[in-house]
Amino acid sequence: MAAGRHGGYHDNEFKDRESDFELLKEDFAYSKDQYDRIGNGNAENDRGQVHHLRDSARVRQKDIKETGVTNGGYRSSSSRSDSGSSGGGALRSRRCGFSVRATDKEPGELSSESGSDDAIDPDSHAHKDSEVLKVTPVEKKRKFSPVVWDRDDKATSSLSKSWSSPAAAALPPPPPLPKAYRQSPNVIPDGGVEISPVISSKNLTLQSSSPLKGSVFKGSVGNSASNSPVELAFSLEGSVVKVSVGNSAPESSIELASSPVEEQWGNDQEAQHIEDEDYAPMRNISSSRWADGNNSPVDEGEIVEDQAVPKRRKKMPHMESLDFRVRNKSSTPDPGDFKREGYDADRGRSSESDERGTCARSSSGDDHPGNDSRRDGYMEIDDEHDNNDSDIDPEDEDENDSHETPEPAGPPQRSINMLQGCRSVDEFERLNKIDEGTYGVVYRARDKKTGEIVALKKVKMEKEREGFPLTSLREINVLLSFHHPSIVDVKEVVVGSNLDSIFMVMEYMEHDLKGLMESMRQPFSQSEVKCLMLQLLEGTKYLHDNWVLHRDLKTSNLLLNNRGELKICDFGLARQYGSPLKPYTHLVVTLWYRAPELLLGAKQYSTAIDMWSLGCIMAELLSKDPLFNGKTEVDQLDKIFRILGTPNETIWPGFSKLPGVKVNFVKQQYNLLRKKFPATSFTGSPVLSDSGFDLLNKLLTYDPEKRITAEAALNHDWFREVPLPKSKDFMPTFPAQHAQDRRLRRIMKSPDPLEEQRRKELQQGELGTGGLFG
Ligand SMILES: Nc1ncnc2c1ncn2[C@@H]1O[C@H](COP(=O)(O)OP(=O)(O)OP(=O)(O)O)[C@@H](O)[C@H]1O
Repeated sequence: MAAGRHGGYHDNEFKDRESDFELLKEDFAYSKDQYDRIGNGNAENDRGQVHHLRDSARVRQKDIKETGVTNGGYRSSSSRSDSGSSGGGALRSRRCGFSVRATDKEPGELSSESGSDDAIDPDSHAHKDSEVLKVTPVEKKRKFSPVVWDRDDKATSSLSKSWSSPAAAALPPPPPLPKAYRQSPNVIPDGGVEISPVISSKNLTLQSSSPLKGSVFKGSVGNSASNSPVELAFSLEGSVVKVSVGNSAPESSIELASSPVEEQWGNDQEAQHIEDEDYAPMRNISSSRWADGNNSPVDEGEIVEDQAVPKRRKKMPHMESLDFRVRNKSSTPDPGDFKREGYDADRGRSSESDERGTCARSSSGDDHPGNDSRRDGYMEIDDEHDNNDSDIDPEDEDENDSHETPEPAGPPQRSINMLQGCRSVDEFERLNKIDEGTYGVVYRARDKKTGEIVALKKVKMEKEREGFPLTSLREINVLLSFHHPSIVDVKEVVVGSNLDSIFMVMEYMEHDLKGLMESMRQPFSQSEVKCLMLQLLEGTKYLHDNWVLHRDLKTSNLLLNNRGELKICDFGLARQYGSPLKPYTHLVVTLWYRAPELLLGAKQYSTAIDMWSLGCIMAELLSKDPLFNGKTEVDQLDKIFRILGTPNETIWPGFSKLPGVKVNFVKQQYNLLRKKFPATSFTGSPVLSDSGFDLLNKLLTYDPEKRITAEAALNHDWFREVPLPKSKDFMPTFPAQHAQDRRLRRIMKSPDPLEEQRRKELQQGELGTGGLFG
């Protein structure tokens, strides 16, 4: 039944859909003043922290998205009770991610099984008179460390400048490392291991390429009598160092107790803040209900036993490589040109945005050629790298390029208690799986302590053999840094007992717009669309003001709760703009919402790509159907051209030079958009006033230079004319769709950018071949 399906919407609220004329724009929960207040944080401190989080990681390009629009029809379920707890309560201080519990580090971790057995020249390291056993790595690698909090680390400190998260300012200084990260006094911080106890009358010298790589080190025994090196193997078993001496040595095996891991990378004062819980035995993720992806119902009484720490832990290639990446980066600074470029571009943009805003108000869509102003802050796609199938994601490389960061327009205030380590995911009770996206599985869960219902997004690591997923790092970075009513709130990051189990704890939202619309009988009304669009624009403006492109705005990434609040989620493709981009990057934005400049292979893009997506979303909210649902990039362009007319040099200067224009597209002279959204309709077509159509037209303007900005769109007359935007309080409510397993509900799918990439990889056998036109 419709009423049931829509949670009372039809009975009570549908009649009022267009009748809320008396509601003022001020009804919205957050005003511009509030915005400004949010934006008045201290940006500087935070920045470094966020940057540490991101740049300390050795990451690889995330494996490819499998699905785009993941929403299906909803399952009716009474879960409004959840809404009360979804972000309604006072938020706890966020906890910073990735501090590692002591139990995450195993005895014997100083060496792992994945190491290299690089040849060692025993002679060169023999010290006749010394009884010191030294292991000096050739490659300096730290033990696994997803986040390098050490502020003195030159690599990270220089890199930290390149991250311009505005929120970074509010973050406190780096937390002390939990004991898991501390090193023995005998462990040289940058990777060398020095073990000094006397172990025999022989002089021993050991060398390894890396203590991280390889539990067995080769070395030599300088026999005082013969001084002939003897083959020697050295391994760390738990807290015991085992030394096996080769054939001729009298001691075939020497056991040497190594010092427990005590010293922190940070300073001693910070170490005092380490909580005891860092030493608590960790539950084993593999035995907890979070370990697998199944959706078995939760047994309330189920107790996950604490498990003794296994003697030898699984190696942690992700974390190992994370830190290695940072170190590599430090040796390749190339900030010069980039710094200037980014800075100038950024500066230019601010002054220009006003200009565009004014222009936008007086112009309509593509009918206004001649705007010569250049949109700054564009991303540059470096063709030279298009065929570079390197291990290192070029985007990630960019991020580590130090460059002057623009002054954020509105640094959010953030309260993060970084002195606390990550909690265990076992402090949450799993209720059901919400959805499984490309980057992670999203669960509905209850905080056992507070009873709060949250969404837990588990970072998918299965395919990540050599690094923490870049997409997840980006998402965690952005979401931990940003705080805005229209951006989903990440409260903290929790970990499983394996460091490759990482969860983002988010406020729970009952719906996403995609799934919701698929379940609705009729589309949102104009006043409701205005309410949603205003919130969406506020969130987008906030991102753009803070130099972040979302790059994957689509209805399934817009969450809605039963308080009428819309929040943008899924920041896996988000990134700072104003920096050059390299391969893959035109494969951003799910196909249906992808801007024509991306589809046509433009080498530069900026905030306008998100604005195009907003145009597609606005149309979809009004009609309940995706506006351009192409199956391939060519089909997508074809669909766009058939509705909006084929662009030309007049309405889009530079169009004819775009690589994709070579393709023989349909020649369609007229813009037929108005037919889809008439002012009045007797056929059930979604109606849109002149003013509303003007906004839609400006969002779907071909020329990205002329496309309306979020700021200008927020000031558009459409939001001031009747029907006025519905207040969030009066937005219809719906049965929570996320209380059910959403896998059953996937109905419509938009080709996903990373899915495309995977397909192309399969077809072409290599990455980064330039998308449609590469
Ligand atoms: N905080 C949340 N509350 C409720 N549901 C959520 C929340 N975050 C995400 N979801 C649901 O999970 C889905 C997938 O989340 P998300 O898009 O973040 O994951 P993803 O792996 O990046 O997915 P995709 O492959 O679609 O990009 C969303 O479409 C939404 O339905």
